Formats: sequence, structure tokens, C-alpha cells
Amino acid sequence: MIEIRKLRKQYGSGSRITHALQEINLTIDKGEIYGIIGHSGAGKSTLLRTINLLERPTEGSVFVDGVDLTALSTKKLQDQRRRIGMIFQHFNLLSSATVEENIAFPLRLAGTAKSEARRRVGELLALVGLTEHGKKYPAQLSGGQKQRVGIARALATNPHVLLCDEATSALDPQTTNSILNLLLDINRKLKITIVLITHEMQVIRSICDRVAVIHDGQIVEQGPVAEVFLKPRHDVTRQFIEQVADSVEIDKPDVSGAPAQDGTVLKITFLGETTYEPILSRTVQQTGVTFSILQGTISRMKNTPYGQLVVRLQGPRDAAENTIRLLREHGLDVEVYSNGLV
Ligand SMILES: Nc1ncnc2c1ncn2[C@@H]1O[C@H](COP(=O)(O)OP(=O)(O)OP(=O)(O)O)[C@@H](O)[C@H]1O
Repeated sequence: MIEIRKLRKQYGSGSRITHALQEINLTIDKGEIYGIIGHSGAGKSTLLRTINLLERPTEGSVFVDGVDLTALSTKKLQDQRRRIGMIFQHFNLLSSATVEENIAFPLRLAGTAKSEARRRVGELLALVGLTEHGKKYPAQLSGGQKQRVGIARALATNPHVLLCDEATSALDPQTTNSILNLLLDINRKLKITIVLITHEMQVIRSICDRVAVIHDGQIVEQGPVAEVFLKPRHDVTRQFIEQVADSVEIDKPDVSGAPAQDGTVLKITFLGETTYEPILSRTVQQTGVTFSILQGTISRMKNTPYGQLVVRLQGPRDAAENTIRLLREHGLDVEVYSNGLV
């Protein structure tokens, strides 16, 4: 649905040139919530703004619904942009206009009849939970309410895509959660594709289906959120994972508390419903080994539960090997850290 091909963006020229984006390739599916995470200056805003061509790429193409935006005339580009809504970190509301007027603004630009615009504004106010606040001015609203107005305004022309530029970065954690839940709700109800940029791992983990990690203008890692964050390959990804209090990955198992000479240390990763199944205890009953838990974590990514457990198996070598084989047959990811096996 959104396809970015061989995208480059440079600012300036000669000795003052900045390569903000270098050969970006990205496919975002219809109806998904796609997160782009990166440190300050990595190129997140530039990338997001090329999706509606607020920023024109130096090279490459941007296809939305099969249309190459870089090849359109100004008039046709304007029409296509109505299919792409955008919300901002600092909301960008008109301070001299009421909530209703702010939401109606894109409808006015699109030439929507007044009665139809009124109906649509009412609908949008209800969708974002602000029915009682239509006559207020932005200054009379909290940060979370202002962002709700921003969301309603972005949805006014029924876009297929919603771009979110650090939409929760100016909000406290509780308000952040309520806005993320609203985005999730909108994604489900309206089947709208959401692309968001953030520097907060928590945002990615709460609502995104897939994620791309951007660093120095390049995508260094991408994939389903659970996959990328349970098996990070790049240092930048690891840094973001560490932001989350109950860190999603047990990176280096701490086996210092147990004697190292015997037994087999495993890191077992559970994903989805297997997280709650007693696969490990059933397997060891079958194979006759015993186990002790050295470390463990259990949490959720969007709707997916996951767990990681570091255990030490004790028993005959073939029974331990058998246990590992059976755990893998149950679809668990098993990494062997120390034993006589590797
Ligand atoms: N208009 C501009 N002119 C010159 N350089 C720019 C311009 N906009 C961005 N840059 C540079 O391009 C690079 C990427 O910037 P960008 O704003 O996309 O990063 P970001 O990841 O969104 O950062 P932040 O999280 O701090 O907003 C940076 O080196 C930045 O200084």
C-alpha cells in the first residue's frame, strides 16, 4: 500500500551537504500500524514527511495505493494528499479557531458543503471523545485533548493513511497511553494504515505491528515488532530495548549464581499462546531431566504475549539433548549457552 523505493534525501550542497536519508526501501501494508524508531537526527521526520511529499526526495519514488507521488503534477498531488492525514508532536492547531472550526478546516479546503461538514465534525468529535468540547478554543484544552483534535482534523477527509510525527512525545505517560489506545481503536474501526515515528520503544511495543529502526539515514533493521525486539541484530535496536523497564530481551543470561561446571544453560523464548502453556514442565517430565530457573521475564507486545526463561537442565547428556529437540519441536526458540553439547 505504501512503497518507498531507493529513496535518498540530501539537504544543502557542496561541503555543507547532509545525507539525511540514504537508499531507503520500505513496504508498509494496508491496515497495519508501522513504527519507525531512531535517535535524534537519524532521519525519522524526513522519512515520514516524504510519504506525503511535504519533503521532496532527492532520488527515488514513493507509491501510495499504487500511485507514484513523485511523478504527479501539483494539482494531482493535492488530491492524493487528502488520502493521507498527518498529526504532529505540538498539535499545530489554529489557536484563534474553535475545536469544531479546526476539525472542519480540511473540509472547507476540500469544498465540502456546510451541512455535510457539520455532520462530519459531529461524527469526528464523537470518535475522539470530545463531543462536549466543540465550542472551546485550543488554549482551553489539555495536551491530550489537543492531540485528539489533531487526530479528528487529520481524519476529516477520510484518509487511507495517517502519519504520526512524534504524536505522543509532548504528553505524559498516562495521556500517551490514552492517545495510543485511540490510534489503535481508529486503526481497527476505520482500517486505516498508520505510520508513526518515535524515539520511544514503549510506543512501538504498545501498538505497532511492524517496526523499522533507522540510524544515520539508513534502515538498519526491520520486521514484526516481536521478532525485531526479541532477536535484535543491531546495537541501536538494543539501546532502544534497554529503555523499557522490564527489558524485553534477556540479552546475556546471568548465570553467576549457579555453579558453571555442570548442566546445560538454555534461553527459551515463548511467543504467543505458548507463553502460557506448561511446555517446559511437560517436556522435562517426558525426558527425565530436572531444571532450575535462573532468570525469566514475561510481558506483552501489542496483543502478543511473550516470555523468556533462562534455565539450567541437569541430567544425562542424551536426555538434555532430547529436551532441547522436543522444545524446538513445540515451536520454541531455544539457545544453548553452556554445556558439554556445543
Ligand atoms: N531543512 C533541513 N535543512 C538541512 N538539514 C536538515 C533539514 N532537516 C533535517 N536536516 C538534517 O537531516 C538529518 C535528519 O533530520 P531529521 O529531522 O529527519 O531527524 P529525526 O530523526 O527526525 O530527528 P529528531 O528526532 O531530532 O526530530 C539531521 O542531520 C538534520 O540536521
